[in-house]
Amino acid sequence: MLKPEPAGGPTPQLFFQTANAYQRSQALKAAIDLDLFTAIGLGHDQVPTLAERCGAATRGVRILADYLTIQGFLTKEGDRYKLTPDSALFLDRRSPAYMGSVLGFLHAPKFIAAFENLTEAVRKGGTVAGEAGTVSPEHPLWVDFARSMIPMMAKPAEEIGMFVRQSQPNVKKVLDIAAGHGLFGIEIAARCPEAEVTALDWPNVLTVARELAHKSGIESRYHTIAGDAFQQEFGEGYDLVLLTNFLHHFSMQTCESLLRKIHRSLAPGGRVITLEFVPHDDRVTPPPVAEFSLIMLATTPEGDAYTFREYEQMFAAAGFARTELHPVAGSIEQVLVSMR
Ligand SMILES: C[S@@+](CC[C@H](N)C(=O)[O-])C[C@H]1O[C@@H](n2cnc3c(N)ncnc32)[C@H](O)[C@@H]1O
Repeated sequence: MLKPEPAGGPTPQLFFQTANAYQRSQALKAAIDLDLFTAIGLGHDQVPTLAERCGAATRGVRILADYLTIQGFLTKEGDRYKLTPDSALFLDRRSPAYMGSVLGFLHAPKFIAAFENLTEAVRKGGTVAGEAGTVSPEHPLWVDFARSMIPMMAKPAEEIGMFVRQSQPNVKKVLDIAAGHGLFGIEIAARCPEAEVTALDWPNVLTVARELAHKSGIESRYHTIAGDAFQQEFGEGYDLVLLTNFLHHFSMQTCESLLRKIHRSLAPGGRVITLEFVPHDDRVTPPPVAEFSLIMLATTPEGDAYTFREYEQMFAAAGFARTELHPVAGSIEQVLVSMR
C-alpha cells in the first residue's frame, strides 16, 4: 500500500500517503466508534439505513464509507457496500476475532503522545516521554494494553498453549513474566492440567490477569507476584518461564541480566519461551516486524527489535545451552525456545 507506483518517473505519492497517514487511522477509528463494519455485516449496506444504524449523518457516512472503500476495508457495487473477508473477520463486532478493542491501546493518548516528539527522540536516541517512557514503574498504559490487546494475542497464545501441551505436557511450575492480560499463562493452564502458573507484573496490571484467570476457570492454579521483574524474587524450580513481548523494552545488557536471573530460577530440563518481533539481520525486513523498533525508540530509553543472532547471544551469555526459533501461525512474531 505504501510503495510508490512502479510507473516511469518520480512521484510524490509516498510522501503524500505518509504525510496523510493519520487521516487513514482516524477514519478507521471513526468507523469502529460508530460500529459501521458491524452495521454493514448486518445488511445495512446503503447510506440511508447505514447512517440510521450508526446514528450519524448521511453525508458523514457516505464520505466515510467511500473513503474506507478506497482504502480497501469495504467494496462497493452500485450504491451498496460490502465487507471484505478481512473486515468481516476482524472488524465486525460479532466475529470471535473482532479487533476493534485493540485501538484502546494503539490509539491510547499516552501512546500517541510518545510519537508527537519523535524528532526529539531521534536526537536523544530514546524516548522523551518521561524519563523511562513505558518502562516506568506501574505505567498506566499497561492497563490499557492488558484490557485491549487480548484479540491480538489470542492466536499466538493459543499456538504457544498447543506447543507446550505437545512438547511439555506434564509441565508443573510456570512463571509468566510481565504477564499483562495473562492470556499466555492461562492458555497453558487450560491445556496442561498439572500446570501451576505464577504471573508477575505491576499490581494494577495483575488485576486484569486475575479477572481473566477467574473467567477461564483456572484461578485455583493461578498465583501472582506483584512488582518489578528486575527486583522481585522469582523462587525456583520452574519447568517453564514465559517471556512474551517483554525483552524488546530493554538494552541487550539489561536483557542479559534478567535472563541470568531466569536461568537460576529454572529446574534442570527447564526452558524459556520468548515471543518477539525478530527482524532479519538487515533490520529492514520483514517490514511489519522490522518497523517495531521505531515504537521502541519512541516509547523506551533503550528498547529494540533484536535479531535472532542477538537473542541467541543474550541467552548464551546468560548460560542457556541452546535457543531455537519457531514461526507462529497467524502472527508476525516468532517464538524462541531456550533450553537451560
Ligand atoms: C507489551 S506488554 C506484554 C504483555 C504480555 N506478556 C503479552 O505478551 O501480551 C509488557 C508488560 O510488561 C509489564 N512490565 C513493564 N515493565 C515491567 C517491570 N519492570 N516488571 C514487571 N512487569 C513490567 C507491563 O506492565 C506489561 O504488562
